[in-house]
Amino acid sequence: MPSIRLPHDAKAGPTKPEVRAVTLSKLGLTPADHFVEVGSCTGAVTIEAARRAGRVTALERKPERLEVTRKNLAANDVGDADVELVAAEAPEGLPDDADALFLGGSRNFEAVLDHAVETDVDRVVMNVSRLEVAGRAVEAFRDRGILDEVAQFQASHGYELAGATSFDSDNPVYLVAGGAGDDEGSGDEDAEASGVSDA
Ligand SMILES: C[S@@+](CC[C@H](N)C(=O)[O-])C[C@H]1O[C@@H](n2cnc3c(N)ncnc32)[C@H](O)[C@@H]1O
Repeated sequence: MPSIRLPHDAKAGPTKPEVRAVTLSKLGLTPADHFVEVGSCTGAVTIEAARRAGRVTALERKPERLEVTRKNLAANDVGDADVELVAAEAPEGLPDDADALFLGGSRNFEAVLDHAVETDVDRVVMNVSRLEVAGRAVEAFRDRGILDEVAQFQASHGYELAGATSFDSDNPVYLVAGGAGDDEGSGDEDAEASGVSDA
């Protein structure tokens, strides 16, 4: 059973349920958190985050996709009072008091990470599907001393084939995670411990 409904579609989304589950577990959202999403698109992550975080701000650079976010939020009984929708291309429009930041869109991601460092965002997670962007993202997190973890994962879905079960696989996703607000949880030593050292 899907945990959310997405009756309205947009070209670039949605983030798949299995990827959302891992992403949200890394973000560790609580009612005390202000969660900010860059690139809300279908709103799939926004909806799940709104069920966990006390405050949610969702940015989307394409107005028609922000409208899809708005409609899917409404379809899941998430109202305007629960989520602030911002039509902007980050870093423009980013608030200064986020506790957790998710980059589902990668435009200007270095500047978005600079803002996260400047404003001490406690948890930062970025999802990337393209290999070259993933490499640049890992370097950008490491250069800013906020890299804790890199994971690559891929879900496969079973379907019936000749009375047995075969699988269709989704595209692999790279997840880059860290945090600017916690000195103990970032930096090269922790990166090495997480198995992401260059050595
Ligand atoms: C892969 S989609 C995100 C999918 C979304 N998490 C979902 O579940 O539907 C990336 C989205 O990020 C948006 N985007 C990319 N860079 C952005 C930026 N710097 N600021 C705001 N939106 C951005 C794109 O327009 C696109 O809609």
